[in-house]
Amino acid sequence: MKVTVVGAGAVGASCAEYIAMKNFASDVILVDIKEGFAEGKAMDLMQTASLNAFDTRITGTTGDYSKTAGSDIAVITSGIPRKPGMTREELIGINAGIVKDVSSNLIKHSPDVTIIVVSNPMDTMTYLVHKTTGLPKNKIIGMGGALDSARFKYRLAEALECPISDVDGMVIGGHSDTGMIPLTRLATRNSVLASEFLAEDRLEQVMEDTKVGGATLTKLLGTSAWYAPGAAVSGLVQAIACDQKKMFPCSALLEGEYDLDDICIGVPVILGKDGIEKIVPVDLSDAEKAKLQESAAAVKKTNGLLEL
Ligand SMILES: NC(=O)c1ccc[n+]([C@@H]2O[C@H](COP(=O)([O-])OP(=O)(O)OC[C@H]3O[C@@H](n4cnc5c(N)ncnc54)[C@H](O)[C@@H]3O)[C@@H](O)[C@H]2O)c1
Ligand SMILES: O=C(O)C[C@H](O)C(=O)O
Repeated sequence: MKVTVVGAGAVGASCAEYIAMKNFASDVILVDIKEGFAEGKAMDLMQTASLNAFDTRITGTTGDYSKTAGSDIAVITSGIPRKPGMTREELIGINAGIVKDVSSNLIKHSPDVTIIVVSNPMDTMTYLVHKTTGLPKNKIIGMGGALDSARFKYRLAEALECPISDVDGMVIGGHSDTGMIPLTRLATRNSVLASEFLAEDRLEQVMEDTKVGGATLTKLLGTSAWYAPGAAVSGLVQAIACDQKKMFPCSALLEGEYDLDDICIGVPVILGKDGIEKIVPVDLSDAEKAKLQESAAAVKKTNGLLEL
C-alpha cells in the first residue's frame, strides 16, 4: 500500500506520522515544493521508526512526482493555512491553483489513485478536484467532518464531564465556521441521548464551540491546527487501505442525495477499498434539513469563485 502526502507542512507531516505509527502502509511519499523540506521531514520521521516500532518507509521529494507513481491513495494538504481572524474561504485565491496543479501531477503518475482533499476551503477544493481530474466520484473524498466530529465529541465530553470514549456524535454540512451542523439531537453518551443529560442551552453551546473549533485553535496557535487534522486524515486513509467499511462524515459529490446536486459537502459515507462505497442517508429533522440547505448555498457561493 503506497500513500502519497502532498504538502510536508504541519498537517501533511502529522498525517504521515500517524499513518506510519499505525503500520498498515508499506510506503509513504511526502512531496513539497520547498527545496529539501519533504526530504528533511521524511528523514526525521524515519528516525522515529525504531523508537515507535513501525516498518512503513517514508520518503521525501521536492516536487518529483515520478516518486509517487503507483500510489493507491494520495492526500492533498498543500497550500496556505489561515491566520487568526481569517475565514477558510479567504484561502481560495492561492489554494485553488495549488490543488489543481497538484491533483493533475498526481494523476499523471497514479491514474487509479484515490484522492483525499484537505486544503481549504476544503469542500470547494474537493469540488475543484472533481471538476478538473475526471476521476470517478467515489475516488475523491474531502476531509472535514471526521475532524469536526472529533471536536464535537471533545466538547460533548467536556459538557457531560465524562471520558471522550463515552460519547458519540457526528457533524455534517460544510467545513466552515458557520456551515457545520453538529447533530446534537442524535448525540449520545453510551446509547443514551445527550439531551437527557444536558439542557438545551448547554447543547447549543457545545454546537457553537464545535463550529468555531478551527478558528479557536487558529487564534491560540497563530496558524491552524495539525494534530487532530493529521489523525483524522490517517483514519480515512486506513479505512480505505484496510477496506474497513467505516462510516465517517466526508465531503462527497452529491447528485440528488440530501436534495442536493452538483456540490461536495459533508455527509456520512462508508469508506472501504473503493473509496466512498456508499452515501448514507440520515433522517434529518426539518430544522437540520434547512441548515444543510443553507450550508450548501454558502459552499456553492464559494464554488462560484472557481475559474473552471
Ligand atoms: N480540511 C481540514 O479539516 C483541514 C485541517 C487543517 C488544515 N487544513 C488546511 O490544510 C492546508 C495545509 O495546512 P498546514 O497547516 O499543513 O500548512 P503548512 O503551511 O504547514 O503546510 C503547507 C505545505 O504545503 C506546501 N506547498 C505549497 N504549495 C505546494 C505545491 N504546489 N506542491 C507541494 N507542496 C506545496 C508548503 O511548502 C508547505 O510546506 C491549509 O490549506 C489548511 O487550511 C485543512
Ligand atoms: O481552521 C482551519 O483553518 C483549519 C482546519 O480547517 C481546521 O478545522 O482545523
